[in-house]
Amino acid sequence: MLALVQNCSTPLTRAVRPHTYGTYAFTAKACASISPRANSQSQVLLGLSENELKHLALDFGQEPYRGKQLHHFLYRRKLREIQDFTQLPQQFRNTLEEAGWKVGRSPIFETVTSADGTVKLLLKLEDNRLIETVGIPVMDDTVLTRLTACVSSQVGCPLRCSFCATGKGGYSRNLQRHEIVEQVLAIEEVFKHRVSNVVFMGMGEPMLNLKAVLEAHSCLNKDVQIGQRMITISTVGVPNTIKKLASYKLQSTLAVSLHAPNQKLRETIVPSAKSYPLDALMLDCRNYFRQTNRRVSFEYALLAGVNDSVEHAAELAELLHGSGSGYHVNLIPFNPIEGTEYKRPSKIAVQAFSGALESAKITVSVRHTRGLDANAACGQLRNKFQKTPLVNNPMDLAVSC
Ligand SMILES: C[S@@+](CC[C@H](N)C(=O)[O-])C[C@H]1O[C@@H](n2cnc3c(N)ncnc32)[C@H](O)[C@@H]1O
Ligand code: SF4
Repeated sequence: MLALVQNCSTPLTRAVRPHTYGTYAFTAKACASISPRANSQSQVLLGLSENELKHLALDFGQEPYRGKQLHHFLYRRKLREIQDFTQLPQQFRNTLEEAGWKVGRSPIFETVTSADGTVKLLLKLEDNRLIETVGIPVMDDTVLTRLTACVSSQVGCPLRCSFCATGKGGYSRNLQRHEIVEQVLAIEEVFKHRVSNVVFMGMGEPMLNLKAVLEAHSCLNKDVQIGQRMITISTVGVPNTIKKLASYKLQSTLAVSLHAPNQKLRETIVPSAKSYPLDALMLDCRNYFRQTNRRVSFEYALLAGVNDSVEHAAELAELLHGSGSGYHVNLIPFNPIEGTEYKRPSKIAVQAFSGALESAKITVSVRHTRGLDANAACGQLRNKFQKTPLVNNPMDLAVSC
């Protein structure tokens, strides 16, 4: 528990941290707290807003427009080194570096491209840990019309869902704001195209790292210029966090990974469900919809012979009808991973399940698996290179805000 609390409450390598989530409630007082020279550790530019960068420039005796230039180099030009910001005076670049500032980008350790154009990247973080990021392009003939970045929020995941390669690979730590933002920039760099959509569906449980996820969300929205409605936060459910997220009234989509229509079955698939009963989860989803007016989307991984019968579909429809309106179900046929007995259901079983939901007037879509030839299931590629210890009592980990 202690490790995660420390991770969230201290900003680690940065002196510049307003006591808010990203720029959602940024205040002049918070700007005034910037004192870059006070910290001899390395500090990271990526993730800072234009306002924060202007104050940083001022603190170094520069005109505020230098902050605007920093912003341009970070988010538009996506430069990786301060010395590459050649429009800045050499002396400013040197003093920034001498004071311990750096851009905060990680090298790409591995790139795997699948036949359908999906690209999976492994980024090597400063502490040598590896995280996965996926770029999913949608083409209209030869024109790229949509580019989705599937980003990680943690190194590994402590929640150990039984069908998930990330959960099986263990857990190391939460990601910091810039480590989330840089994933989107890396995808833009590889595709030489702007990212249009971001889904927090990579490694990790975003709600266990809510503070950094919200900071990154703010940066992606305001600095990288991705619309809030184009961002989806996916969670398997962590007590008290959906309420907290609702209070921010974001225009983004909340996706809840359900995987079973009743508590008993859910506990066998999602061990963390024991500490967050389905009734409580559904109540929080209903309240989320009421408070934000944003439809909740439910993810349902279909596991052959486990949760994929038409009876399960009927039970799911009943659960959702009883929980108010505004719901959508996203079916994900299981992506096979090592170390489980689970099997991918047949196309016929998927169609029957989806048909049963539709006839019960539940809106449903089937997620076509992209990149099956590129270790499609989240966490698989990283597990090839690195595994980390398993956490004994995952739900003991404090929520990071
Ligand atoms: C990797 S999780 C990350 C976000 C969050 N922790 C969650 O569970 O919603 C994103 C989605 O991938 C799904 N997923 C993970 N492993 C899968 C697999 N082997 N096959 C199909 N879906 C999988 C999860 O069920 C979840 O809906
Ligand atoms: S599905 Fe999500 S919550 Fe479950 S182990 Fe994987 S990343 Fe963690």
